Amino acid sequence: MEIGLVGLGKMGFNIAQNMLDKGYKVIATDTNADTVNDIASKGAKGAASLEELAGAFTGRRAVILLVPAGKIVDQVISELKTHLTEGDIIIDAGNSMYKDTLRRYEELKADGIHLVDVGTSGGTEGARYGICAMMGGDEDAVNYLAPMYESISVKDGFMITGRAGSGHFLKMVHNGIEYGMMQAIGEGFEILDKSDFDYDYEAVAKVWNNGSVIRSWLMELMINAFSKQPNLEDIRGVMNSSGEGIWTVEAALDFQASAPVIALSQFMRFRSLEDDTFHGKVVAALRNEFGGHAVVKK
Ligand SMILES: O=C(O)[C@H](O)[C@@H](O)[C@H](O)[C@H](O)COP(=O)(O)O
Repeated sequence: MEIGLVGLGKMGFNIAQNMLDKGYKVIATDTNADTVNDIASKGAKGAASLEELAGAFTGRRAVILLVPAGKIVDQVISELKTHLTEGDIIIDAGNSMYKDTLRRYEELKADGIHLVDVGTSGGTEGARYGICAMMGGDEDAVNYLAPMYESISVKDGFMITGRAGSGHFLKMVHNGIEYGMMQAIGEGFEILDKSDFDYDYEAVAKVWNNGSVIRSWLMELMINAFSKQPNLEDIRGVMNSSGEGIWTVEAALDFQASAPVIALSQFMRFRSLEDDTFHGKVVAALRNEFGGHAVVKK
């Protein structure tokens, strides 16, 4: 089976290697010619453009996109589709917003091209040795891709989720859960850190990861992080976010689902980007006005 890949970043490069390991013919392109040469040296066919990539197939074209969510996905699709024919498949394996996916699905359907959405999880290590994949789309296209995707996923880490959009929707909710879990872990360590007890955080993460209710991959990653820096002394508590948490909260609002933990974990990410806040000033000023409570001056 031939499989195209657009985007050889951290995830794309590793997924390409994973597919090569499983014996698939990978045709790959990226705007960075060096990474194209790198993957070609590992056995893929490098392509200098989307046209060259599409032209290198001998049969049905299935092309995975692993490019940043948003406008770039639209740009790649609008060029790529001019080189595809009816029945071909575009697989958006990035973290696209599911409503964008539904729109793109309809647009491509008009040209007879299938859009399959795959929520891809497991980080860069997973991409290389076994991902978790959540795939939505037309039955014919999904069935064509399923054996390949199953082979690059961990055991039981591949799911056909239903109609188009359902893969990205499921991945979005997964990320919302991820936000909440990470926030709870962070808060737990914050309480330990503020307490009068003197804990070795690596040892704490280790004991919690063995037999406890909260054992998990995230806790395993905490052990790794604390083993490198016992108090995370070189890291500032700035928690960036790529948008999936916001979309999960928007979906909760759309469907009137109660999701306070996920919502608050997204707000905490915003809060972490600011050294001081206007709302903090407002509350401090109000306390001062009604109760004469001291304010902390700049
Ligand atoms: O399942 C995964 O492998 C992760 O969820 C991953 O896809 C995540 O989207 C990024 O690591 C950044 O996420 P944020 O920038 O939103 O924290």
